[in-house]
Amino acid sequence: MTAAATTDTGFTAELGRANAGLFDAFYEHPFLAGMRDGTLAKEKVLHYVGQDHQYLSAYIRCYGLGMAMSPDRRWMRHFHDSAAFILDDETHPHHVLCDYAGTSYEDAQVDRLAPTAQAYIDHMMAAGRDSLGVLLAALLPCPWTYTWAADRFVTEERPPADHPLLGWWEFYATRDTQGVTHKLRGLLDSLAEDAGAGERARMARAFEDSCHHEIRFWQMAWSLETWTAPDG
Ligand SMILES: Cc1ncc(CO)c(N)n1
Repeated sequence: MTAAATTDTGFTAELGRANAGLFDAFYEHPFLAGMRDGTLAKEKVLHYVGQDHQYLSAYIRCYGLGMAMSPDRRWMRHFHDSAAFILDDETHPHHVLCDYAGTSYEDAQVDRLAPTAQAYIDHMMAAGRDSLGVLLAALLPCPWTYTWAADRFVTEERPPADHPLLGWWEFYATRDTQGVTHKLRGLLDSLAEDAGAGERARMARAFEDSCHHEIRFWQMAWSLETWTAPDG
């Protein structure tokens, strides 16, 4: 299952095809493989939850940047609804992970970003000082990689009802969450149609970089990354 079929048209379909290798690397990363077979170490899961809570807060701030650049109320509605989705609904998958790890959501919180999470956030924020199109391009891999991976896993492997992380997978596979990706792709496709070649190139770069950041985010949690200097 690829992120964009060869027959799909539009700017984001091109991005999906151009970055198919990164989507696969995202799917194959040992962190996500451990989420699939339910063997992922609890400390890695908790590292992820602490960082991801902060990451999603930054993502909401990026919607605030988008709100400030919104040309009309249709766009404002989009950022408003999307921020509400993260605030109200996307805490659910974090709770699933905390239950798996046997910890409360409160206890999973951290007050310091790890280098990789910080880098991803800085990348998104910088995109928000370029243009609405570049911002959306930097924001799209976040929902797209997760909803694509969840759809693929649930469709191909049909996890059993007693899978310990089923609630996490189902959240990202559900129609509502798939709709987040769909909506964002449609908005970015329409912006790309009106953008010049230079801006489209910056959009493509911002998208690709975010795909890399997504893979690195798994690696951050997998390696329990901190700011500690190497020995020696
Ligand atoms: C780092 C990261 N990427 C994507 C998602 C999906 O929203 C998430 N929660 N965290």
